[in-house]
Amino acid sequence: MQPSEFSDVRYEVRDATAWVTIDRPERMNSFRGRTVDELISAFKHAWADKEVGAIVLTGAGERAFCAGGDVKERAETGSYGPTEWGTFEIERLHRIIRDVPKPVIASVNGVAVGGGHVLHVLCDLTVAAEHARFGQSGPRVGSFDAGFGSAYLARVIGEKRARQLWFTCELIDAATALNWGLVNEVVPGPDLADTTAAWAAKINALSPTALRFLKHSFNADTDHLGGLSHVAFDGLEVFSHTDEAAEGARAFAEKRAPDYRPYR
Ligand SMILES: CC(C)(COP(=O)(O)OP(=O)(O)OC[C@H]1O[C@@H](n2cnc3c(N)ncnc32)[C@H](O)[C@@H]1OP(=O)(O)O)[C@@H](O)C(=O)NCCC(=O)NCCSC(=O)c1cc(O)c2ccccc2c1O
Repeated sequence: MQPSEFSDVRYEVRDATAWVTIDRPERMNSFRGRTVDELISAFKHAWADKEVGAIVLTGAGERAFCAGGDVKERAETGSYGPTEWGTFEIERLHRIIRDVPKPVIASVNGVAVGGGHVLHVLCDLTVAAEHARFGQSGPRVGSFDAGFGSAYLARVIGEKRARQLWFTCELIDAATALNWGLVNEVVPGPDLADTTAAWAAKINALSPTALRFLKHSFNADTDHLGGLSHVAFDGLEVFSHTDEAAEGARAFAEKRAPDYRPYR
């Protein structure tokens, strides 16, 4: 798929940096199947382009980086909608963010929650706006990421804090995220794009071969979590067809608290 065909994602190359922007602000930049397909294609373009050194992942507008899966679509249709190959390729997106041999910077311009939080965790670096908020929401809306989304998160911020995010579904602010080592820098919202570009410029001045080896070396220690991720998404596929999962998505769409009592 060519970037000119994208509807949910913008792809631009400026100053040797590929900017990949999730462009669904009316849905808090949540992703549906098509969004995931386009993100994968954008990362492939950035991977193949010899002019590109660093890659930035961000969201359109100032409210959201990414609110995870499109829960309204899931409540309405029972899935995340049509895709190029008929399969929801979120695991492939996780892999390509890790595997692309160029540093990926999450530029978190608002809330990063659910599967959107997992995307920034998987990026090599995160620069955040002061108003950004971070957290997991799956257990509230009938979902979970028991692969990289839990185990790798625990590597980044520690077991207690990772369990806190998943077991309370409460969001933390940017200052706390910095304190926890979940992000690399926090800046005022209006400075976010320029600060992110400055991080990318530093990367673009360095040896791409050295960076490629280093990224893959960092990854090697946690790559076995890819196996855990397969099992976790197999389980999620089964779980997503249950009444318990449907209750979570329905409750979100109906703006009420979910009633999980029948499933204890
Ligand atoms: C994101 C929020 C914390 C923002 O709260 P805030 O109070 O600032 O704003 P609103 O709640 O009023 O939201 C504004 C507007 O946006 C709509 N919206 C928000 N999030 C979503 C969403 N994810 N999908 C669709 N629409 C969304 C919201 O309804 C409002 O619309 P109005 O029409 O009413 O104006 C807060 O909104 C929030 O907590 N959102 C839900 C976050 C969430 O639960 N995300 C999904 C988690 S599950 C997931 O991400 C997931 C990931 C995967 O990788 C999977 C893989 C395989 C299967 C399943 C997966 C999966 O489920």
